[in-house]
Amino acid sequence: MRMTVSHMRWSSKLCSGCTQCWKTRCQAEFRWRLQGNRNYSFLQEDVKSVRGVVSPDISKIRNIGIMAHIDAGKTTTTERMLYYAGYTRALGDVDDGDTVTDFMAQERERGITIQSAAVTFDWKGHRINLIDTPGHVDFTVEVERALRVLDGAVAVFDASAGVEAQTLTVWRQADKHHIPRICFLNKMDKPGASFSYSVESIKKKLKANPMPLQLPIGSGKCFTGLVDLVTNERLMWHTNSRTDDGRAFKSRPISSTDDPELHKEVKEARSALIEQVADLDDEFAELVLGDFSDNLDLMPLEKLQAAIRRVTLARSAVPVLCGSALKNKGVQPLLDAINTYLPAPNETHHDLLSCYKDDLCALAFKVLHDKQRGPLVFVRIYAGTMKPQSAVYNMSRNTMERMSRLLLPFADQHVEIPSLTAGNIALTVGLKQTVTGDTIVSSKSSAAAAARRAVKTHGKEQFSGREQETLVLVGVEIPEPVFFCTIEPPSMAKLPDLEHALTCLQREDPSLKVKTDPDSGQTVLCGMGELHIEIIHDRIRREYGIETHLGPLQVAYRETILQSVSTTDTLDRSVGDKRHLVTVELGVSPCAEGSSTAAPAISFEDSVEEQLPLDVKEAVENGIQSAYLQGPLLGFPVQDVVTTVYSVSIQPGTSMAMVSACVSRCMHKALKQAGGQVLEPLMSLEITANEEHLGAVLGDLAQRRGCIHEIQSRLDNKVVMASVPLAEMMGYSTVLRSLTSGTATFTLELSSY
Ligand SMILES: Nc1nc2c(ncn2[C@@H]2O[C@H](COP(=O)(O)OP(=O)(O)OP(=O)(O)O)[C@@H](O)[C@H]2O)c(=O)[nH]1
Repeated sequence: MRMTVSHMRWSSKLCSGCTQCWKTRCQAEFRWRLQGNRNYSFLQEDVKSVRGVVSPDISKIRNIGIMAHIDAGKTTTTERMLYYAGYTRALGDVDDGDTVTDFMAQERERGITIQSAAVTFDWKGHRINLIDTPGHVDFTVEVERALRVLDGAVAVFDASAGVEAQTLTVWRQADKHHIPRICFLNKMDKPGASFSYSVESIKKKLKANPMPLQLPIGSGKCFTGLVDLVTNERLMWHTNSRTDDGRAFKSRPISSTDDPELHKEVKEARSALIEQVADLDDEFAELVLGDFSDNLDLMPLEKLQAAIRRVTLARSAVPVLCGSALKNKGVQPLLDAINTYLPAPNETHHDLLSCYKDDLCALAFKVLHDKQRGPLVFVRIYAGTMKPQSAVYNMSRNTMERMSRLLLPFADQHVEIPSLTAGNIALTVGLKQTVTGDTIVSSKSSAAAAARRAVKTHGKEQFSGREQETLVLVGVEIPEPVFFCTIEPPSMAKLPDLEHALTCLQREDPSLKVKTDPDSGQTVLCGMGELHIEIIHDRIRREYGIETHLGPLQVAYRETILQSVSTTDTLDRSVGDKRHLVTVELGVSPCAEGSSTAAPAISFEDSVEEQLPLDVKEAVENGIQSAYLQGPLLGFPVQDVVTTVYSVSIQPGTSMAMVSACVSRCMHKALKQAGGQVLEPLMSLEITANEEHLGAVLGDLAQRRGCIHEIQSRLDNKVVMASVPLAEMMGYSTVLRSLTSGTATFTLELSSY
């Protein structure tokens, strides 16, 4: 059991034996105490009560992510949710470093989320599986992984800033996965917070259709509550939030005795909401124009809620709510909205799943390493039931694995369960080979049965002999790293330990790549940014006890070509008494302008495509792909190049490895002849600074080969949008801090090469 300083500190806040403590972070403390007393009975009783609620009805499950720009308040909002749902006994605070979901030491020290954490809790008869994702761009892959398995999301905004750079990125990611959302305008207590400004920025910058379901009462220091436009009620919290936990609040219907200005504002906003919903939903429009046209106030609450739900699920508009997580206001209505408006797992359409019927089908979306239990794999179950002590088949790796235990995740605490059904998120122990993005089913024969059903339903032509691969759930897109540096152990004796640590960390974090420099033989770490590499370095020290030395951080360049070239190559080799003979002819050409692609673009001449057997085609593709990995100039990956295969002739008996080797050699020759060019990563940079420091920031950007695209005003601040070569951005956070006395913030994201 892990005991941290924070765990120790919580002890003062513990109750001495309430039945809810199994759910809380106090559980760790509790178990520790009980084990100290050699008395396990209380804990076991508690765990039994969890079993009773293990598999809720699928319509009552909400798999939800919390996503936003860095520091918008995701973790604070999650903490409040856990507290109001009765799963923690004290309010965790990011600034005190005692939150449940940010449980890594680095997260608590830095006050940022690095890994997405899954927590499970119940709210008003619904099971909420919630994932708190990081806001920092270096950890984008965590957001991507989470979004892949979510059915809905809450986008949290800082109401004093509206839409910020990283909000745009996560919003686009959620769009890509067709995820219905709710917006939560947090920090309404901050000076400068503006509900209308934030709603407007959602409309303008995200090109979304915001649907305000609430109005704030006051803002900044005077933010005291909100009006629920759907129920037409006024919700008021205690003004002294320092002593009040916000659990209790008063609600009463809006009436003519209220402040006339507020009354008028609410009336107008509610009419606008009804009109907006009617415009987007025909069924509701009929009610508005028919039965209730005389008096919209008589519209039944359920009808309005059902229409808002349909509109949200269709993603034709996004409900907007507001509050202040830190000051304990507005979080319970947000939880209600998650239950009411976001989809259950059976309301999101997954084409493939009908092929599995009641057989197990799950997607592994995250791996954690636990010193005692080995790899812990987070899975989302899409069909069937998962049980511990059973063998499962990993379709993506074509291997059988044995799962020993099944757990329900509660941040860093896990509760053992006997089985879990479709729609849920679980944590498995025992899967040793599974990595992020793998599809898990019950057996090889169930995979084959699903493939047969798929062919029957969709027709054979859809699958072209690759039925099984097509039935693999779409995995997680991993971006290419932009930074790299060498890493050295303190002595050669520690090298195996370092290799083990890096293997474990890579399984946890697919955006971390490790390779060996072919010239120096040194180990090279490739990551998404300075912070990413710094955190990995720190984790190797803390979690694996190895003091490593990092070389200087370098930029991962790319290579491309300038002209089109065709060439041919023959490989004729005898191995033993077997002769391998291959001749290949291919051409490379630069991508058309505007169609830049990092993935290798490969095409075959029509006649070749028809004649080549599947295994030869795969061998040719492998050869081309391996040539793309190391360009001829400096050995960086090649991109923006299209390869066309004109002919392949093979003597019978030639191995596929020889075919790949010949193709790869021919590619190298072609790329060399085509005249290479090194590409450097260009970053989009967004800096928020006050007017006083703007001149210094712009002057510094000019020296860094920066190109300024736009300067916007955001309330009292200026927002500079620019693009800058990554090589010029090393250590920028320190420079910006000193230029602006620590008042400015920035986000950096790969734009292009
Ligand atoms: N004034 C005010 N501050 C808040 C509120 N919610 C959060 N904060 C503060 O904002 C800072 C960031 O809060 P977090 O909850 O860590 O934000 P986050 O979005 O999880 O941050 P990352 O995970 O690092 O992206 C902390 O200092 C919080 O105390 C709020 O409602 N009002």
